[in-house]
Amino acid sequence: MAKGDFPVLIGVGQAMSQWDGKNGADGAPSPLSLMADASNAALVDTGVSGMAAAIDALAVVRIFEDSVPGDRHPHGHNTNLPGTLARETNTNPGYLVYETVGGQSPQALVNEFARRIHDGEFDAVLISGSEANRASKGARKNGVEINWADQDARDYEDRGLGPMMLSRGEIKHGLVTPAYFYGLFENAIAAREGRGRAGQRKAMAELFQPFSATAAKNPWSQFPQEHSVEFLSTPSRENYEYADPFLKWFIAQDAVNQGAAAIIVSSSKADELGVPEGKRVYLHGGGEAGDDHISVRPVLDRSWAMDTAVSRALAQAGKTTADIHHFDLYSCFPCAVFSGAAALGIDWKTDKRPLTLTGGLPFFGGPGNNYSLHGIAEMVALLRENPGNTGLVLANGGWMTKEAAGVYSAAKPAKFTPAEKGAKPAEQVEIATESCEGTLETFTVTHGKEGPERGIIFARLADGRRAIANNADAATLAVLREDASPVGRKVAITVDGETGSFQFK
Ligand SMILES: CC(=O)SCCNC(=O)CCNC(=O)[C@H](O)C(C)(C)COP(=O)(O)OP(=O)(O)OC[C@H]1O[C@@H](n2cnc3c(N)ncnc32)[C@H](O)[C@@H]1OP(=O)(O)O
Repeated sequence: MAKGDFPVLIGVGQAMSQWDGKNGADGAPSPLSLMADASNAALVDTGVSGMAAAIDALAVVRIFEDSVPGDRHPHGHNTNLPGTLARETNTNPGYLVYETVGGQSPQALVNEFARRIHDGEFDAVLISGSEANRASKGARKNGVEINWADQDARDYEDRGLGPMMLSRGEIKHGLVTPAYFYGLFENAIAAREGRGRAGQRKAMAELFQPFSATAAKNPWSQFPQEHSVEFLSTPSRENYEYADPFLKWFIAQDAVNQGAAAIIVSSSKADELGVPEGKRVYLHGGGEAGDDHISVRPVLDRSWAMDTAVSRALAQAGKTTADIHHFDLYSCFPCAVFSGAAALGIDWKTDKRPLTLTGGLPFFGGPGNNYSLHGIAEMVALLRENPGNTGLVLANGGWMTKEAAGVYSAAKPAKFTPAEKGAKPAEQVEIATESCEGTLETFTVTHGKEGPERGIIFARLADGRRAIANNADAATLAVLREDASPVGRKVAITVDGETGSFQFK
């Protein structure tokens, strides 16, 4: 182990299964089997026989089931995913870790282990993750029994759930599902752009149509079907309203069985193992930032954390957006891509460079915290074929709460500088807790199978504070359902315990 070595990605792998329980239990994947398939593919992809024996650290991206308190599926629990993955890959790492919550994890782990390899702590690291939610949903729907219970005696570092990404006030107002948080961002963007609901749906559909076209050609996609702007922007049985302004196919799809893996080694280990130059991809820059709870963020129509993580990664790589040939921007909802593009200074309508390599979370699939490991796997493959090119991966966790960006190229950088500790925002908005009047800042309307259910609003007071409310009578809810954006209208908020009701003035 040599201190000061360059970290280099030398192997990537992906796995996907369409198993949904309709034809019985045979061939059912599990989170572990998908991780193992992807990891073994990554070990083979290095082209080095005996690669498994060289792995001295192993990191697993936290699966969704272990990312929320309670809510366990009935298929038995794997109590040691890192240890069982070591067993299934015939690796013998001295250090194993189960990462904390968030979709930033794949890029954050690359940034972290690149630093630790550079520091001389490890020589060869396997990073992997997966989700088998399609199998879980399918097994339950079809009454098929599958068993994921497993264990291993190896010690591992469990990084736990990390700090809560929602505040008590947000939870009390029903802000409990990613689509509701992102609906607030999306409607803030729509209002800034002067768009009503139909206009925003058209813009979101125009952004995502090429994503679906990319997914249709990607063999690892869970939903490989190209959709038209018309289909994507129009409510239908197949594209139902979920949380305003989102229809089903504007949302990260969680019914997936997907796994991915990447192997990073020190450059001296790569030399010792005889890894060909054509396999090597380098991390040129990494940037990270963490934002506050959404209700105290001053700005809702773009992401401070994305702006910061992206500019740090670019600066560290000595690049500007104009130097980047390939992007994989996190795409759980259109507003994440609009915000990522804004952070990069890209005009998504006119820029010719695709913003996804995979097809994105609604069409390629949204495998929980692990999506961006697929983006990294695609990026490594593309950069190997285009050794003079540079690519950027933007990984997003929570509600644009945790961001990690990486700049990659097959060209060896002049030097490697580890990513700095994640930045934190300086400014917060104060929350008003008394009955008050304000101006509607953003909103969403949640939907169930029977139709619209509840409006959730943020309003700004004349003194700059923000009020949250979520109870409205039918007439008020009907105003939120009009095509014209209600943002900017005066509202009265009446506090009742820990929630508030609202009425337009
Ligand atoms: C940083 C980040 O990554 S944030 C993103 C994190 N990820 C998420 O939040 C995941 C969000 N995604 C999801 O929850 C899911 O993928 C969904 C809800 C979009 C789709 O889930 P699926 O399992 O594919 O559900 P599907 O569309 O098959 O719906 C199941 C049934 O419920 C019905 N249904 C569910 N919701 C609705 C609704 N709002 N309106 C009408 N029908 C509905 C469907 O019509 C369907 O009925 P059927 O079985 O009779 O045909």
